[in-house]
Amino acid sequence: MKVGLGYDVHQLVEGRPLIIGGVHLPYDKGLLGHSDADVLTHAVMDAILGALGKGDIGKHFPDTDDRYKNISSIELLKEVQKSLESSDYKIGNIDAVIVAQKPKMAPFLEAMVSRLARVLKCDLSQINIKATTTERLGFEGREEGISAHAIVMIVKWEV
Ligand SMILES: Nc1ccn([C@@H]2O[C@H](COP(=O)(O)O)[C@@H](O)[C@H]2O)c(=O)n1
Ligand SMILES: C[C@@]1(CO)OP(=O)(O)OP(=O)(O)OC[C@H]1O
Repeated sequence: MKVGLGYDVHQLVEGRPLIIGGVHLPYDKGLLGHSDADVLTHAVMDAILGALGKGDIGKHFPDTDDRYKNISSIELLKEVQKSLESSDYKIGNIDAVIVAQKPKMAPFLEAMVSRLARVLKCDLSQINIKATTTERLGFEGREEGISAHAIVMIVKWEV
């Protein structure tokens, strides 16, 4: 069994769609990045790559590469899933938290779990996603950005 930790931050700006956990949230601002800036999916990918000892998403999908411009992070997660499949490991469980003052994430958390579980070929019960505000403190509290933390346990396939 191995564990990995992921953390990511993106700035909230006008004129961008808000995509979190592969789900499009109706909101008047979105996250800025080279890709679709899906902060939760990035944290989950970094956690899986960390558990595999394979660095981070910046190493695998550099933001200087035009192939990743505005790409759906779900497509990047599919690549990370292939790395996991080529190792002796599979997802044990994932726990994650989205840190955002707004918008309300609760109505969308189940859809995020479904989206990630489908790509990671695991059961819904293996993924837990939560959300918190920071009681208006810090950059998330000032609604300047959204962050996400994820932790993953991967387990060896039994033969
Ligand atoms: N962007 C967010 C933040 C929080 N929630 C949900 O609200 C509950 C209370 O949050 P606190 O920060 O006041 O603890 C929490 O349990 C979250 O489920 C949310 O939906 N969206
Ligand atoms: C995903 C990548 C690649 O498109 O770009 P961003 O969307 O800017 O995301 P970030 O979390 O800064 O790091 C990884 C990048 O290489």
